[in-house]
Order: sequence, then structure tokens, then C-alpha cells
Amino acid sequence: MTPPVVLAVAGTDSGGAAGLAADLATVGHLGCHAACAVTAVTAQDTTGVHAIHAVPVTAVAQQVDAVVGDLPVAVVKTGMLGTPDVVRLVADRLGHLPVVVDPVLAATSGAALGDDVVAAAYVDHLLPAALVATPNLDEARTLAGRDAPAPELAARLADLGCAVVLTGGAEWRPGALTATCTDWLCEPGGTATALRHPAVATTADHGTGCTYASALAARIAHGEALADAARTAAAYVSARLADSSGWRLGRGRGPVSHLSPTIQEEPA
Ligand SMILES: Nc1ncnc2c1ncn2[C@@H]1O[C@H](COP(=O)(O)OP(=O)(O)OP(=O)(O)O)[C@@H](O)[C@H]1O
Ligand SMILES: Cc1ncc(CO)c(N)n1
Repeated sequence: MTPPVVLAVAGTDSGGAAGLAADLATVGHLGCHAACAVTAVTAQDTTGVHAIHAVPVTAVAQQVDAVVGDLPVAVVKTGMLGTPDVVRLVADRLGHLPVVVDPVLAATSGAALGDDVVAAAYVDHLLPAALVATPNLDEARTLAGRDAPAPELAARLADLGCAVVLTGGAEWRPGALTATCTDWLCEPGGTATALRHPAVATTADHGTGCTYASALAARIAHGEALADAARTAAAYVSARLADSSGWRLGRGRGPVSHLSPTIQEEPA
């Protein structure tokens, strides 16, 4: 059967963990065809981001126009956009489609991938046009312009007009034997609800945010309702983290697995 098309608008990670490497693999594994528009080229590995080269906005526009002029894009997924001009471009040219926005402002290593001007462009232009945004706690604080508990931040950002899944990493809850991850889902005008799942014990988690948002986009492209898609995406990330938890790759935070989930091992 012809698969739905997901357009990923994002940057590259030379280490193959985050950015388009995660997007294309995840979207394909979840049964969609992935098209892409490259916004930035990063020299990046498990230890950090060493250089960023922004793709000119005219070149991003040409890629976007080529894709939407030819392919029936069901869902757009955005990752690192890098400049306010590219954020505006996505809002202007793709805002009529369902857009899953991962408002990338920093890498797992802490390196800045978007500054305050980029954050302001998200708030003013892209989040009001988006279907759903998937900030982590730091990104949510920056976008909301203040600190607050995660459910309040999710609700405040949802007031901009898009649903929000505020994602969280592993945390120990009092009395629990294992760590838990809590993501907060909030629809515009609603209150945030907690989506909890057991945390996978691993430091190989570079690329989780991109993988999550791409899985969410792919499930939405298949017609799944947002809350169900959010649970499926979290389960997908957990399975990928479990797959790579024993790997020893790189000197920093290793990559989350993007191996095909159906291939268990090499033939003898
Ligand atoms: N150790 C873990 N085990 C299971 N799920 C996890 C773990 N860490 C994060 N997740 C899940 O991964 C998804 C992405 O969330 P996360 O907060 O890691 O994104 P992020 O901070 O944007 O990622 P990145 O560091 O790649 O930018 C969420 O559903 C979150 O709950
Ligand atoms: C290119 C790119 N996009 C997104 C992230 C966020 O993890 C990253 N580290 N690199």
C-alpha cells in the first residue's frame, strides 16, 4: 500500500544520532515515506556540537517547494530550524498542513542550536500554526519566558494555539524501584495530563527528542489520535533506547538505536 508522506525539515548530525538521521530512520520504520529539507549542517558527535553551517533560507525554500509541489505531504515534522527566517518560512509555506514542531534550541550536550531570536520566532509564528509542539523542559522554559512546573508550562504554551507534549527524561519518584519518565500532554485551552512510562537505564540517549517527534508525526500521518500517538511514540523511543543501552559508541552520550527494529542480528 502507498505509505503516507512525512516531510522532515531539520538539520544533520554527522554522528548519526539526532536530526535528519533520526527523522528518516524513524519515519521509515513506522511505515511512512520520509521526504526532507535540510536547514543546517552540523559537525557533531557524541561529545558535542563542533560547528554549525546554516543552509541559506532560499535553499530551504527550494527544497520545501520541490517536495510539496510533487508529493502529497500528510504531516510536516520540524527539528533544528536554526534561524528566525527559516522558522517563518515553515510557518508561511507549511502552516496549512499538520505540523509537529520539535522546537530545537539545544543539543543533549547543552550546545545552543537556536538563540533567543529563534525562540521568539517560534512563539510568534510557528507554534500558533502548529498541530503539536514537543519541547523538553529547558525549551519550554525558554519559549514561555519563565520558569514554572512542567504542567503549567505545557498549558501556557498550548495557549499559543497548538497542542503540547512537554517531554521529560528519567526521574526517580519517591518509593519507586525504577526511574520514570513523565511527558505532559496539553490541548489548547485544556489542562495538562501526565503520560508516564518506565525509564530505560542508559546514557546512550543522544537523539531521543528527534526520534520521539518523528514517531509522533508518523503515527499522526497514519491517522492516530494525538494522545494515542504520544503513547506509541514514547513506547517506540523506549524500545530504541533498550536496543542501544548496551552499546559502547563514542566518548560522550551515545546514539539511540536507529537499527531496523525487525532485524535482530546479522545472518551467520
Ligand atoms: N531514559 C529514558 N527511558 C525511556 N524514555 C525516555 C528516556 N529519556 C527520555 N525518554 C523519552 O524520550 C522522549 C523524548 O524526550 P526527551 O526529553 O529525551 O527529549 P529531548 O530532551 O528533546 O531530547 P534531545 O536530548 O535528543 O534533544 C520522551 O517521551 C521521553 O519521556
Ligand atoms: C541537527 C540536530 N538537530 C536536533 C538536535 C537535538 O537533539 C541535535 N543535537 N542536532
